[in-house]
Amino acid sequence: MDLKNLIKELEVESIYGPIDVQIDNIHYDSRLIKPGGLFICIEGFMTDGHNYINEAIENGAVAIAVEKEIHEDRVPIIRFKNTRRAMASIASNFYGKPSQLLDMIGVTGTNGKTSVTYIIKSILENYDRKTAIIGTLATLINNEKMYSARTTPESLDLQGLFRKMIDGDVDTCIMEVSSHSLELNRVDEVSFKVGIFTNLTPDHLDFHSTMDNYREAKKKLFYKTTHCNIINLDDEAGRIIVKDIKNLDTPLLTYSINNPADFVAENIHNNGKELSFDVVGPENFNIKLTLKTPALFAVYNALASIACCYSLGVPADIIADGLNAFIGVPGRFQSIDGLKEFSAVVDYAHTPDALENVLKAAKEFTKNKLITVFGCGGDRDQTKRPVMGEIAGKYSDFSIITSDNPRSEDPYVILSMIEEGIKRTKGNYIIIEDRKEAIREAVKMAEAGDLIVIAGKGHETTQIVKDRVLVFDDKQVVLEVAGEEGRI
Ligand SMILES: CC(=O)N[C@H]1[C@@H](OP(=O)(O)OP(=O)(O)OC[C@H]2O[C@@H](n3ccc(=O)[nH]c3=O)[C@H](O)[C@@H]2O)O[C@H](CO)[C@@H](O)[C@@H]1O[C@H](C)C(=O)N[C@@H](C)C(=O)N[C@H](CCC(=O)O)C(=O)O
Ligand SMILES: Nc1ncnc2c1ncn2[C@@H]1O[C@H](COP(=O)(O)OP(=O)(O)OP(=O)(O)O)[C@@H](O)[C@H]1O
Ligand SMILES: N[C@H](CCC[C@H](N)C(=O)O)C(=O)O
Ligand SMILES: [Mg+2]
Repeated sequence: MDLKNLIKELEVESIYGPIDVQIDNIHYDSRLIKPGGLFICIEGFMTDGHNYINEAIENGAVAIAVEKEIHEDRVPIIRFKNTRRAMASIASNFYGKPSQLLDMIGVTGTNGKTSVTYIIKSILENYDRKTAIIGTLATLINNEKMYSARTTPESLDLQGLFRKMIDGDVDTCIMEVSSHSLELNRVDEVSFKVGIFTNLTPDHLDFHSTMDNYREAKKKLFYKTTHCNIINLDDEAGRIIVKDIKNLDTPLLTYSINNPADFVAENIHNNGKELSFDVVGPENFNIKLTLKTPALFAVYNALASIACCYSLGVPADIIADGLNAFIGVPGRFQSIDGLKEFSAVVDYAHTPDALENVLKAAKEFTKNKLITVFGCGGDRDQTKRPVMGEIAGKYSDFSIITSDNPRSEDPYVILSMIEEGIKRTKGNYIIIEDRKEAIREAVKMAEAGDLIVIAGKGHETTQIVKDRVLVFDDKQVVLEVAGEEGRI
């Protein structure tokens, strides 16, 4: 595509050089540029894309997009106020505005995004929709699974994925919209049909600084929607968002267990293994559900998904069938089969709220002692560490604090921050930095009727230590050590 056409609707600060050049590839990483490429310079948190212009030109860049004053006469330079913002528009133009051709469903909130996207997918697929998913686990387009380092990819990658969906005849894209993505312009130029809010609890405060900023970032999704916004009324931030968006033209559907709302769950029964309840909604909507999990938050994820599918015109019986058949998401309250006498659950709880909910549900489910194995990620919000320690100490009979992706940090510093919190409780604990040995210790100490909860990594298959990415899968490791210890 011609550079002139790519940028024709964009606000430009300045242009140096002729812009009637053909652009064959676009990248924000100089290392990926190929001949005929447009290199977009992004000022990052670790380094600055403007430092790699030489390398991009050596690799074949024929034009550079910048947001700083750059003097360069080898190739045309286009300066924008904000290159992340510009990248979203350029990418959308380059791929033919693909999101306009899809029914886009965006899910935001601290916890539950992945779960809700998979529930919606399972319902819509019984309704002749051809769906794709973008989120933490992977991007799924038809039978192809693509892994991404982030829950919500950069705008350039995202628009490329939408194009792939259109080419694969997908009609509906269900995606997780992280607060980072809303703040860093990754979903600019994406027109969402439906926006869903799950909940807001402390996380990512290293990035957003305050809970108010974090909420405001999430709120941006609901100004990008055309068909329906769906909000959890049992969540304080949800109630604030509802007030703030009340004058928008986009219709609103609310859901709740404890407050009057459009969709309400009633008669909830938890037998420690399954949850059964009724969902009552507009136009005599009334379905009975049984979910194969004891975790109460699953009711909220079901309600959000129901409201979404209802807004898309899916009949109540199809919604109920989809939910009753839903087998869960890998690494979300996933029971490990085949263990002798004791049980184990692997869960992705990596925030204080998620850990508390999971341990509460686990307590319902445990016949004897609850043993928790968990840690906190390095290079991530440090404030959650002592809080998660305190929660583990409060609910568990025994906790084993261990590493969860220490990344560039000293693992023992992270562990001691968690320990600060657990020390405030009466909870018994030990620290075993090596995650495999921590799981082994839990398996060794487990007696008949005990439940081990291994939290924080869920579906993940790696452990990131400094710049090494080691193979590590909680689900496999627990079975492996149980085998070695004669507990299978
Ligand atoms: C805080 C954050 O989101 N950072 C993202 C941001 O990094 P950054 O701006 O700091 O980039 P940088 O590394 O400083 O580099 C600046 C620029 O120079 C370029 N570069 C760099 C080196 C080189 O040789 N040549 C070159 O061109 C880079 O490609 C980049 O465009 O932009 C990078 C690429 O554009 C992202 O990879 C990076 O995500 C990092 C890996 C990350 O961990 N992000 C997490 C926190 C995140 O986004 N999480 C959310 C929420 C998760 C959830 O709760 O679900 C998510 O959506 O995943
Ligand atoms: N509605 C919910 N409310 C509170 N906690 C939840 C909810 N749904 C799931 N959880 C907990 O949060 C964990 C993560 O769930 P899920 O992966 O669905 O969330 P997410 O929002 O996609 O997370 P991420 O931000 O990492 O992408 C689960 O393993 C579970 O412990
Ligand atoms: N999307 C979350 C995942 C955290 C998972 C946990 N295992 C960790 O590494 O901290 C994040 O990037 O903060
Ligand atoms: Mg997710």
